[in-house]
Amino acid sequence: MNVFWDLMWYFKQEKRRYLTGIALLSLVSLCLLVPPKIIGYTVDHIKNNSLTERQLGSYMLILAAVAVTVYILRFFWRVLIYGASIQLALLLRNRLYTHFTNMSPRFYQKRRVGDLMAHSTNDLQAIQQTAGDGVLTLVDSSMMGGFTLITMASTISWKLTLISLLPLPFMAWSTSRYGTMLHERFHKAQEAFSEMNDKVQESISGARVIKAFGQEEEDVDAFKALSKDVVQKNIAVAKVDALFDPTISLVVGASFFLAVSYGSFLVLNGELTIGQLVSFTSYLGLLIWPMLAFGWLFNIVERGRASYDRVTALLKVNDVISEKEDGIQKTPAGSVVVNLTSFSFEENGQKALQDIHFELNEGKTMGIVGKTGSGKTTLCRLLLREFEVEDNQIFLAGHDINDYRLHAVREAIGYVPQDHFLFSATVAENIAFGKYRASFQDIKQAAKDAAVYEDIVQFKNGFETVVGERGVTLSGGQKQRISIARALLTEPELLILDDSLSAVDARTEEDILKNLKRKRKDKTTIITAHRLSSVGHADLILVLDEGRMVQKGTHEELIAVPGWYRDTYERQALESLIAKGG
Ligand SMILES: Nc1ncnc2c1ncn2[C@@H]1O[C@H](COP(=O)(O)OP(=O)(O)OP(=O)(O)O)[C@@H](O)[C@H]1O
Repeated sequence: MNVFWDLMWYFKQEKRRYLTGIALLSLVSLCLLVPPKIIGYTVDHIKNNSLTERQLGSYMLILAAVAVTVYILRFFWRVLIYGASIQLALLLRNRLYTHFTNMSPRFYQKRRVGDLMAHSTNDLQAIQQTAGDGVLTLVDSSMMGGFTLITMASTISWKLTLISLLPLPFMAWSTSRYGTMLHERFHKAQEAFSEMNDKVQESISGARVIKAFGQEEEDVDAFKALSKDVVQKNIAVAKVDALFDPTISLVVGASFFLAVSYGSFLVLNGELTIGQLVSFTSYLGLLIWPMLAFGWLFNIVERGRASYDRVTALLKVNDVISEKEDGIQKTPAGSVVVNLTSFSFEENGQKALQDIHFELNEGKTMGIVGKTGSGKTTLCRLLLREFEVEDNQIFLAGHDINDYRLHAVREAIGYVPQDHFLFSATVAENIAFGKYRASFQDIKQAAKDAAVYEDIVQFKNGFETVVGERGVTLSGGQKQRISIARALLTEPELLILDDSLSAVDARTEEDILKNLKRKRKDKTTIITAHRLSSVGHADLILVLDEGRMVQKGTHEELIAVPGWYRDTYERQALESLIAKGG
């Protein structure tokens, strides 16, 4: 029950809604006590032949008035209590979303997207249920159950009440038990279902690989096994579900049996009138729901507890890049100085970068090359401040990168990552992602500069073509160039192309590089690449090897000395000659 204490901050915040809702709910409980009494009186009057038309009329009027009042009150308490619970889910959802967007990339590296999605959907739903149905079942099982019991015991017969109630605790116990079993089995069925879903998604996305390796049969067998598992787990759920109704009927039947048998005995003894017995059985009917609610309450609270703990634990994670409150707000210009002694990822503690020193003046272009895994991307991500570095290691426009507000650093940089991502939106919207108010003219120009304009106008809907997950399929090179156009449009002080020319042919690469040179002659550009042709024109080239800077200079300087750069240049020149048939 202590989840209610944990949610107290919200109940306090919404105390007017909850208190009014609970008051209305209690009024409903009180109103519902009236009809059984009226029915009892009517029966006694009929039995004694003393029922007048006027009396019957006023009884009917009272019943009608109770029905209308309960109808209205039920509407309002639902709006108040369920409304507040929906608001709570909204509030937590927004908090989670804001929290997610504030988290550093490391946070996402450590967690699966599916889990985060589950927290934002299923867990919030369980919390919403606690703040809605949980409050309802708590109030109803205590208020309605309490009022009815008191009325039965005090106005009819406490002995009959005690005897008739004997089987009811069993109902509360069994619904709670079945509920827990149902919850566990349902959870397993859900897990099996998501596993099957994952399998379908993976098989469809990887259909080409499956076919290429002739693994269709194995894939179908694996799917059949998962599918069978889902069926078995759902049957297990259905079995517990099927126990609910018969158990309730049995317990309620036993209770009524006791009430009618012992009640008739009391009537025969003259201790009770027939009308009172009729009222009593009606009250007994009213007790079924509070007892059920009592059983459900445990399940709702149990689920709410687990979900609330998971969500609060997630909200407590403080995986953010630290920012100085009074940090520099101004977007830095494009000069970069790096004096990095070493950088390690927290996850494995290994040194990913060591002794990297360079100065890049505003308006210059730098190339970073090196074997795969040599640290090129890591260096780019440090410039974006995706990870923490110590003070005095990286300087932007003459100031330590740690002295800037994060938004200033990010605004200065246009980053085209290796694993580019297009949203399920139009080409134009994707290009304008970093500059919503860009004119169509500018969007077109950025597409031209990224050498993707001709491709876009070939699409049936041109710039209005929807791309991304639900859109048309673009080639790797087209996606890359749309991502470049997106970065170019923001006219960043520092443009970082991280292996962004890998999927374009030599001609297109040349076009893009020419456009960059013209467009960005006063702005700084960093290009990482495997193909040396992408960086040959740069003012400065760094060669990385296992996180260390092993060579530094211009293209001419580097080919003049033996080393990785000259070897790679000669090899790539030969490959290109062979490719051209030379
Ligand atoms: N987030 C991370 N946590 C731990 N280790 C990482 C992380 N990102 C990269 N690494 C490791 O750091 C090293 C450098 O990786 P990086 O991606 O910077 O290389 P790269 O030169 O860009 O490679 P490629 O040319 O293949 O893109 C690799 O050994 C990689 O496994």
